[in-house]
Amino acid sequence: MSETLSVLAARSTSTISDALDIAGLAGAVFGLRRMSGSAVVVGPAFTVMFEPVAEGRPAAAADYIEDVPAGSVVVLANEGRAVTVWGDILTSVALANGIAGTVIDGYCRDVDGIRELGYSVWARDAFMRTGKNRVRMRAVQVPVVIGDEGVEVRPGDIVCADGNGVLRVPSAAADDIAAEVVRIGEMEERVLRDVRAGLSLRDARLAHGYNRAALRIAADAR
Ligand SMILES: O=C([O-])CC(=O)C(=O)O
Ligand SMILES: [Mg+2]
Repeated sequence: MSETLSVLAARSTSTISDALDIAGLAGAVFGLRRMSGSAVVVGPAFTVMFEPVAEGRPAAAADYIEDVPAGSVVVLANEGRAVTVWGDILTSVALANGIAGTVIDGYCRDVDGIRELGYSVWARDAFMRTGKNRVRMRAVQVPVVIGDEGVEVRPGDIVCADGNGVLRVPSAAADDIAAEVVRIGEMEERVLRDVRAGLSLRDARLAHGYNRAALRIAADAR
């Protein structure tokens, strides 16, 4: 894992989201939640775009999983359709191939088995009706849009996900965001240390610029 990815993986998506705010970048993916696993997942996106097929027209299950590099996060753009595009079989291959996790704008099934395997999946929810013969793979490694607010994920963008949910860091901004993440994380550690030592939260926030944190770049730029 690169230094930048390690830095992002060491802090929560809360901190990374604040860093995106400071940079004026969108990236928080609204509407997806953790379905399984407990790992913090950070890795480059491998994107898969789905499209519906006409009823009664056969369509093979999407065939891409063996092309996904180890360490990637699979991002399945199924526009929230109420059919599944991930389950325990894909999970077993993903685990064998060292894939970091899976993010679905849609649904996954076999969730009890996936939980037993400890693999990390984020989705709208669990459901059981398969996408086989209902949707088909339209393209891989193309820009996709996921979540209720429409976050674009390009192949190679950094996807970060934990118990809070999923966000995307544009690959070109990843180093700057990682530096900001370190700064915010250290500031919050100082606030926590002081309140644990008995300082009021008001004074600890003032002392460490908690409320000004998001304004720093704007102020510096003046
Ligand atoms: O049809 C699906 O959603 C995929 C599936 O069950 C699996 O990979 O086990
Ligand atoms: Mg299955």
